[in-house]
Amino acid sequence: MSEKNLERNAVLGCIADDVTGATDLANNLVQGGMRVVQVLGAPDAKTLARLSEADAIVVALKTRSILAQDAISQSLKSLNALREIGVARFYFKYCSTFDSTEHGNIGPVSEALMDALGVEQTVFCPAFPRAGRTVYHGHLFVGDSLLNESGMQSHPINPMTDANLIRFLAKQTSRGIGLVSYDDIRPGVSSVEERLSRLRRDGVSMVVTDTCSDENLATLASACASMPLVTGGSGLAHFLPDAYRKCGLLRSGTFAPEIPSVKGRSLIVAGSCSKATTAQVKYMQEKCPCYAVDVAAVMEDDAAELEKIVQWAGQVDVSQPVLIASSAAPDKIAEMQSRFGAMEVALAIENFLAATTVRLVSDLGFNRLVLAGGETSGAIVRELSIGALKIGPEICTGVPWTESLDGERPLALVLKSGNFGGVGFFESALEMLK
Ligand SMILES: Nc1ncnc2c1ncn2[C@@H]1O[C@H](COP(=O)(O)OP(=O)(O)O)[C@@H](O)[C@H]1O
Ligand SMILES: O=C(O)[C@@H](O)C(=O)COP(=O)(O)O
Repeated sequence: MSEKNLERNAVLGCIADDVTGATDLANNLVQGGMRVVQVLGAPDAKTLARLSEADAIVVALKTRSILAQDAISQSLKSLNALREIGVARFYFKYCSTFDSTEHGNIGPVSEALMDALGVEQTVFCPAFPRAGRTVYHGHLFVGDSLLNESGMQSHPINPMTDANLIRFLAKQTSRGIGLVSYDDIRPGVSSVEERLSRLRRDGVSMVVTDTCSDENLATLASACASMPLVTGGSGLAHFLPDAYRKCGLLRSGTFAPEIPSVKGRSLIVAGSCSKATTAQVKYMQEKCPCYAVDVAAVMEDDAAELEKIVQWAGQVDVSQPVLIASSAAPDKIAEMQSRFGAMEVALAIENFLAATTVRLVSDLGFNRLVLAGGETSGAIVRELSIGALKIGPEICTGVPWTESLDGERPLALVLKSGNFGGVGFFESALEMLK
């Protein structure tokens, strides 16, 4: 490929099924040395053409928990726009905890992308060892727990009750599923390539990959560098740039991501009920004014609850961050879900937190936003009408600062996966802006 082409086209087009997953992916690509722009919502080719200086474009959708057919249609729209501007390699990003149900959407979306691209085979690699996610004998671990014993079995929307990825993926697709085992990956790149081609000859098109370390991910990235489509968490993305560089697809060079220069008021909004976020909320309650959202009040009269929060936040000293959280323990979640319906509560809270954030930004001038939870963050950035994000430095594994690229007033944003970060995450994130 000529240097001219290297200058012009993004090498990699990514489609992420949620917005926190997208920033996690973008962060890993940046660390691998790519210049990355994140776009929010299914874009058209005209919008993407303006981003031609990026090495990778990450499209952040909110398709993890919607109907499979809708997820497919938004993913294909994004794929087509990326292809139209000349992108030839693609990454479908889902959660490192494989968040999905028996109906999808990981299997159906992967299948649709494979069909559209005419590819025979792709890999499924949720592993992200730096964040404690590993795959061994086809089973997904979070730290030293199997996925279904990690807390993810109590997720409000997609409780993960089976750690066996081959068995679970088989429920979402009729394609042949196989495994690149630890014994295949340990010897190195040619062993993986041989295993993949043997599986291909046997008609296996979806291949789960055992990956227990960064070394395994680097091996897999090299073995997949020529694949038009890979799928996974963000771990693999850290190593793909180097693999692309080695085969002449990507220019060399590095750049340092910049911290957002936004000065102003800080707002933390948590809609995740994960173990990590619940602990982060508890820690931060001791450090700054906190409003615990009354879920029953939201279900009964959301406008009144919103006004209550705006009044309350208006009285807080402007030098202090403000925390608004709906996070609750599994028994409280179950109680609300049985009273109002699981999806009804989830969507009502997402919409409520989004509307509340928009009011606080527009009326009270909050412009440094730390958002916790994938669905939650997705609903909020959509309501804020943010079109694209510049990726800044990493706060903790998988979570960077970002800055909005459009709108009159730039916003500094953290879109944190519910599961990520240590107990003092919110405090450390805001410290970085000082
Ligand atoms: N108290 C609550 N009861 C029931 N559901 C809740 C509660 N608080 C938040 N939710 C919902 O739980 C879901 C959490 O998902 P998400 O924001 O993606 O977090 P995570 O990143 O942990 O998956 C959202 O749909 C949110 O609206
Ligand atoms: O891969 C991951 O774990 C994250 O990037 C991710 O997808 C986050 O999703 P949420 O936990 O729903 O925020």
